Amino acid sequence: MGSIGVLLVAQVMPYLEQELDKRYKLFRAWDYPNAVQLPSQHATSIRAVVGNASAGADAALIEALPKLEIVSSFSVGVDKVDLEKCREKGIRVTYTPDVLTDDVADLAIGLMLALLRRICECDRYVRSGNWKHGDYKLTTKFSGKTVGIIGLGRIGQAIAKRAEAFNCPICYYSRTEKRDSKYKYYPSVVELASNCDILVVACPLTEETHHIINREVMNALGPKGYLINIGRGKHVDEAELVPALVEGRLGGAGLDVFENEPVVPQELFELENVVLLPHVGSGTLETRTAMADLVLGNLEAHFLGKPLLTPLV
Ligand SMILES: O=CC(=O)O
Repeated sequence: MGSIGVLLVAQVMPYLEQELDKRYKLFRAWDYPNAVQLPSQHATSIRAVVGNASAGADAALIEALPKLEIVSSFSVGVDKVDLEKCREKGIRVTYTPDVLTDDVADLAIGLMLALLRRICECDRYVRSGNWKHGDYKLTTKFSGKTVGIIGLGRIGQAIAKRAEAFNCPICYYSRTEKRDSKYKYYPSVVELASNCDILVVACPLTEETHHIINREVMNALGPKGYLINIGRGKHVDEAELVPALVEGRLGGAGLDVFENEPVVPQELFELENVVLLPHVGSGTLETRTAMADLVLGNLEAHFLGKPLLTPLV
């Protein structure tokens, strides 16, 4: 397989990069001024693209690689891959579902606890020596709060299961009601936001879910409501989120993702009612290794003509 060209379009963990380098003729997009204009002898040798949550294969890249057969994403979200174009051209697409579900759901609960119990702020309080001047102020109880989940897929369900262990009533919004779910369904995000304390975004990013958290939803969640985003930054209208938090129209936010990563709105740094993480939902060694093995396994299966392990297209 050493002669098969693979284009890596995003920085990934060293294990994956090294394995790709061992097995294939690896091209790193950052070695070229523009991956869409690779020298033609390279472009025609590339049969696979490996990307992640931040870079994938858009229409221009797909068009620039005439021999492209497969896009294997080191992520569960594939909003950076032009799936339509891939379908049209018969290009296979794989992703990394399931192996990261626990980590992302764990982190969502971690954000809820950190936000309501002000864990990060408490840590800063101790480190700054302020404790010597008095106890930290009282915070907000998490157990028993109503958790509203947007998207009851694998990750949404794993969050629900964990929150249930904290005696949290669960409700959800998704495009269609899940007949086999015991959780309360709301047919709109505004209704869900009006009826929960903590609203969690756990759906894929699509045209329909872009800015699904808008001003109306934030106002419905209200000054005692909390937003958790472990999905994609573009689920939230950040230009509306910042004033909602600053003005206290929204109680707080726990964010693992941002609209323009790694740029985070400066105004958020001043606020105590936010917890800000650098997109680390699946960021454990165990999970990222399992994700890397899926990327490698999918590529191997494809080039050996075997069934893909986790096909999307
Ligand atoms: O954001 C991470 C992923 O989509 O896997």
